[in-house]
Amino acid sequence: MKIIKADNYSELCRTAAKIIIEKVTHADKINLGLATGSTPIGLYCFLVDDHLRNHTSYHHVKTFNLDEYVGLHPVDRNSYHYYMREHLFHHLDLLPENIYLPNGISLDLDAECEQYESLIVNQGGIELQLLGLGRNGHIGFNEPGTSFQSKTHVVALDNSTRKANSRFFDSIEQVPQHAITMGMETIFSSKEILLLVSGEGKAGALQRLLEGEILEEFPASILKKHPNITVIADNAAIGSNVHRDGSTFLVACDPESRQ
Ligand SMILES: N[C@@H]1[C@@H](O)[C@H](O)[C@@H](COP(=O)(O)O)O[C@@H]1O
Repeated sequence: MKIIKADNYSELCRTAAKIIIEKVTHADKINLGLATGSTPIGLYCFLVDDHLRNHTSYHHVKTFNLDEYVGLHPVDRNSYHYYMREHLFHHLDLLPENIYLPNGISLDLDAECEQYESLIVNQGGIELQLLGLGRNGHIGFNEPGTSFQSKTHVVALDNSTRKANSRFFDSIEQVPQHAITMGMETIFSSKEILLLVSGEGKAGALQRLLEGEILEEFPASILKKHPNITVIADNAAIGSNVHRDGSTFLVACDPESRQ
């Protein structure tokens, strides 16, 4: 596990953007796994900005989102379809047929999950999966206790997750009770993972990830076993808690990424 320490949120986003842009620029075709939440918003801004300035093309990119709320229509302002359109898709030259998210309003959610899982496999798997970190260690919407062998599935959201995400809704009652999420195994199967952790509120979760045991009670812990994972964390999230150990080393951001 490689950890890149960023001075602040902006630097974190710039560093992540640089990694993604490099991959997109050098690949003939590439499948990106994308995430929602507050953390990637700045990164998406950098990608859009780069697309406008440098004309980085996304014609050859396919995107697969981690999750979607059950019951929210794609045009609902709180759906992840809407979020992705607003923050990213609408601003890039991605081909609409290359954009995939789970369908949270499917009449057969189990079939939807199976199809989404097969879709990812049939499209050759995910090259680079972007992740945020829930305060309880969730990744995607895989809540504590989710099997490390899980594939795309429907989850009942933790109250703490609904509370955390209620900031995007008018009230907590409006936050859906369920979501579709890529499973732990789906995520782990990505060739490369980029985990973004920002803010003081995530310091506890980051510390547990780096120093705690690998347990299903803390889903993100399995990422320590992934052969190609980079964590980009800002100072606020790192705090004074991170120690070096055999598998973890802290590196400063590439100075070029500050430009
Ligand atoms: N389903 C999303 C996750 O994919 C995200 O990583 C997490 C953290 O969000 P934030 O970045 O807003 O802290 O929240 C949500 O629950």
